[in-house]
Amino acid sequence: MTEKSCLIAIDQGTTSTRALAFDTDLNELAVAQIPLEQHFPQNGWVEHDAGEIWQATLKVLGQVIDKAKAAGYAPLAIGITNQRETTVLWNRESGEPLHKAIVWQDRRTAAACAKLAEDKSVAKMVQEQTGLLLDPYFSATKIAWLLDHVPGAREKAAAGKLAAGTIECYLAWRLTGGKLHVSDATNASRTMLMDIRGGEWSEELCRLFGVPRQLLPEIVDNAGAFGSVADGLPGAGLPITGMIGDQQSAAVGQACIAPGQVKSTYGTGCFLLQHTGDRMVLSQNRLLSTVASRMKGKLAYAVEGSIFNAGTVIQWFRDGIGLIENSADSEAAAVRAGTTDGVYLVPAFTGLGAPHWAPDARGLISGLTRGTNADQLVRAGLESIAYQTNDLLTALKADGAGSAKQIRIDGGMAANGWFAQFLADICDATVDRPQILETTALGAAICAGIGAGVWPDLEAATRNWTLDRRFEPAMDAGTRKKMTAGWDQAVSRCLLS
Ligand SMILES: Nc1ncnc2c1ncn2[C@@H]1O[C@H](COP(=O)(O)OP(=O)(O)O)[C@@H](O)[C@H]1O
Ligand SMILES: O=P(O)(O)OC[C@H](O)CO
Repeated sequence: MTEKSCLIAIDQGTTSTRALAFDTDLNELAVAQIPLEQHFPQNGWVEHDAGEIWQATLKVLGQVIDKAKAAGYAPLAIGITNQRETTVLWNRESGEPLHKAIVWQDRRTAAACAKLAEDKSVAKMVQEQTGLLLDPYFSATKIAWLLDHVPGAREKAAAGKLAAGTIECYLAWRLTGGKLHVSDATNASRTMLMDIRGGEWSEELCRLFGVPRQLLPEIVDNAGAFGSVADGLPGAGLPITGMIGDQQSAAVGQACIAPGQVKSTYGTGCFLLQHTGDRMVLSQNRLLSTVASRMKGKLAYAVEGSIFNAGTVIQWFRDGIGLIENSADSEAAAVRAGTTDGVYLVPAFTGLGAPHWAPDARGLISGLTRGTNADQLVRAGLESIAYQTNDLLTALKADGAGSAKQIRIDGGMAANGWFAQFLADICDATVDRPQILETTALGAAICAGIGAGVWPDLEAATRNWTLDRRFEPAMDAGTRKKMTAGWDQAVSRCLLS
């Protein structure tokens, strides 16, 4: 029997490290997953152990390759997708991190960002060059924090002994035995150090944030022959031919590759991207401009709304305060509640992202009465994620992108049918859920396949996107208006707190 080929995707997310195998028709063949420990050393700080991420990557990669081979498939190439912005500083000799990775959700550099933003011309220059807003979310101030707080780091960096990068960059480095120091353009566009139009590191931004240029990787495409897995590691010799940030990867997996198309991914956070083609649109309404893809050196762009807390709300109900036993129980709870009876939950656990950008805001529940029950709180939590999505769509509309009448959703929360329907109702938009919900890993497999010559381009690779279920808006305009007005009031209170 001739072996069939498969593509391996490594999906290093905020809460877990996974590897998946797909055949060349993009059917999922195998999966392996290891949860990732979250460290919260101080209020608003979030860290990951990059050494733990590396070890978990090796394990899931080995497991998924074994499973694919057992099913009669030979791995052809690897694609890496990752939680973006999360920053690692490591030793070029040993590959060992000097400190825990600072996670995208971490707010420790809020004061540094606020200080820089005091000079309006600096804030404007940063937005115009990077498409981003001065916020601790992005990597630049995280790298500077590491250099300033790890003893001796600045001296070692000046001596060329250190390297910095986001997670895909760190994994590519380690997988190739230190041969490859590259970051793809989608990840690089989230560092706040890249000139988004030219697609190269900006000397001016490196100076502003105090990040030495020699720490940074080379910026590359999302698909190409980047390097191969070093001897002695699982998959030794396999080429790494895809690298892409997880939200852009989900957009690829959702076949959102043409101007106007919108996808929204509901994992730990929620990230809504509208493709803008080869046009870089600078938002006037506090959304972000970002690189959607870079193929054969050609940049494509998107406008993005980033919500920091989506699935975390459900996790909090489950693990924090025990209102539900499993995430999926939130659906039945919302249905049982019938209504929140005026209760709103604003999940600003780590501040509010787009369009508010309030790193110091913290969560709030309003409208409680003696009769409020647990199911109503759960429903208010699910509703909050739909309201936040609607706020992003409102900002997109104000930016002149037109009103998005169709959204493709994915991520863990997309499995929740009640949530998907409420989302359609509140956003007054058709919500489409694809058959394959593993869109993030799928995007990385597609990039790897393009890099390995399976498909010539994104259009050819994404032709088979298929709908699973469509949710049409069914709420009357009056109810929608009343409910969103209540949400707006709760957010204003949260921003005051
Ligand atoms: N049926 C469900 N209803 C609501 N939330 C869910 C459901 N299933 C999973 N989730 C939430 O989705 C999130 C996991 O999504 P996933 O896409 O795997 O996250 P990430 O990639 O950010 O680690 C978790 O926060 C989980 O609580
Ligand atoms: O790990 P996820 O899927 O929540 O994604 C994290 C984002 O990339 C952060 O920008």
